[in-house]
Amino acid sequence: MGEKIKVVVTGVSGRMGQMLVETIAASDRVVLSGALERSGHGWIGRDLGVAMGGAETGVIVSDTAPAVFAKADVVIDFTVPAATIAFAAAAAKAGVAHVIGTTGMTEEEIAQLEGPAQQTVIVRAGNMSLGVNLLVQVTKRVAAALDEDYDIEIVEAHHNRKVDAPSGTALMLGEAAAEGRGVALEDVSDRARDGITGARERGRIGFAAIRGGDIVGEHDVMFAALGERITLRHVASDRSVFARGALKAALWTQGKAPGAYDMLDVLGLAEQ
Ligand SMILES: NC(=O)c1ccc[n+]([C@@H]2O[C@H](COP(=O)([O-])OP(=O)(O)OC[C@H]3O[C@@H](n4cnc5c(N)ncnc54)[C@H](O)[C@@H]3O)[C@@H](O)[C@H]2O)c1
Ligand SMILES: O=C(O)C1=N[C@H](C(=O)O)CCC1
Repeated sequence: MGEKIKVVVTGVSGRMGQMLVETIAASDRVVLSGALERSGHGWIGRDLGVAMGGAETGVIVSDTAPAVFAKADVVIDFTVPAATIAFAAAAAKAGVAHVIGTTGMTEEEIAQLEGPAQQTVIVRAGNMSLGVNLLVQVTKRVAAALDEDYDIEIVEAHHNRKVDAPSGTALMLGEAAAEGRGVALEDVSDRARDGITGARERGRIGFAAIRGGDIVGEHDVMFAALGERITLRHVASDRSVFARGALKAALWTQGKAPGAYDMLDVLGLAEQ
């Protein structure tokens, strides 16, 4: 086996950050070469293993991306939009690939990744699991097969610490449904309903978000018509499914040409 791929994890104290550290430790193909947290965080300057409550790892948590990226092959980033944009610029400058799981980015923020993607490989997906990416393709096909007699509603549920809605996954599924129907999601999207909303408009794609407890991530795509309803469902019961997907993406980036990619590219599910 060749040399191990050197991976940096950003937001390392977060739910996904810690899950990624564990997933990397269990892999024989990658090694953790650096760990980043936001300036002022209590873990800065500490050994990561000790900060996580275990044995020393020799990786010191830093808040200085350029120095950490200089010694890496790929960055795995599940943080917040502003941090992700800054990491994209730093990763492009350092010539390291960037795997982005961060959700809640605006269209303007996503556009800011275009420059960096000309210089390095960026893989970005609102959900890194194989199951959800398969569901994206199935949703597109079902939406293409059914007409507007079938109302499309996307219902998502997540833990009570999640800060963005609809979830990145719900938006991926909405995009897929809209694409299947041959419409633009921004033209048909109903993001919130409250009060006297009037009857549902034909052809819209509705979103509803539930937040509670420790729900890892659940998504239903409902096609509801007179007399019948089809529901496509994905349930994530463990965050490791996202971390394994991110690691797969990190390995996939090596040797690829600069550009903006998603998990459908990584998993070989993209339609030609
Ligand atoms: N794409 C996927 O498969 C997937 C899966 C799970 C979560 N997510 C997304 O990943 C993101 C993180 O989720 P989480 O549950 O781990 O959140 P979290 O709040 O537990 O972790 C985020 C971490 O980022 C850190 N951070 C913030 N600013 C930073 C900066 N400037 N530099 C370095 N670190 C910084 C925070 O301190 C925190 O530790 C969210 O957007 C979430 O929706 C995506
Ligand atoms: O826990 C989260 O936050 C998740 N975010 C992603 C999303 O917004 O879809 C993926 C599921 C978990």
